[in-house]
Amino acid sequence: MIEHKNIIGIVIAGGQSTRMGGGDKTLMKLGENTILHAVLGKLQAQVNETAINTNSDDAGFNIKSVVCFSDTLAGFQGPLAGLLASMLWVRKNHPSATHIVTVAGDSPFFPDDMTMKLLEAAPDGKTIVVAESGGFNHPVFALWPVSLCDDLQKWLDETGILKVMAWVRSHPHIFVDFSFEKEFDPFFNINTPEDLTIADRLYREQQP
Ligand SMILES: Nc1nc2c(ncn2[C@@H]2O[C@H](COP(=O)(O)OP(=O)(O)OP(=O)(O)O)[C@@H](O)[C@H]2O)c(=O)[nH]1
Repeated sequence: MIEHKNIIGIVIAGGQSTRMGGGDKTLMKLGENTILHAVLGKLQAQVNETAINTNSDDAGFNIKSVVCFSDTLAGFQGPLAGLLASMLWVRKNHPSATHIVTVAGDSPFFPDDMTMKLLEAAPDGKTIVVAESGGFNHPVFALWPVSLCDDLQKWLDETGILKVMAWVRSHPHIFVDFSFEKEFDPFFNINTPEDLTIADRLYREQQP
């Protein structure tokens, strides 16, 4: 059985934000703070330990008591490279942790009970548990056994295939459906300035 205390939460935020026009979209303003603060706040409510995977040294990532680490592979190879960096970082810095839960740095509305539901659905400690909603899977939102770290490194070294689901499908995995309780998909991610306008309105509507 997976113990909740052995799960480390990681915000995957190492992308290039090209559709946003470059920079770090997770540091853009959402409500009174940044998208990153909203994402991190949600994740911190779900796990005991969190860290941020970013390839930037922008001061906006300096959040008290939260460590940042970058990809081990150069050249912005995508979220699977972020997952590898996360597994390596967790294995080194939290040797007793068995699992990682990842969330995307551009998705501030993921479900409050996400980690708990992924954990409850896990049939054992070796299966990857991926969130889905509305018929789409969201492989950046998943529960990962840290024991797959060497396998992922080998996969990337040998195949160079960067598609997260391609690697997931070569291992035992299940999906957990998060049906829409609100009128919008909780895994809505902010890619463009138009998305940010929509997200800011939704975020403000949610505030008490
Ligand atoms: N660590 C890491 N994360 C990445 C990388 N590329 C994308 N991501 C993250 O993966 C998630 C989904 O990324 P996308 O929105 O598809 O990519 P993006 O680079 O952020 O944005 P675009 O350049 O507009 O596609 C986001 O949380 C990104 O920060 C990468 O090379 N390394």
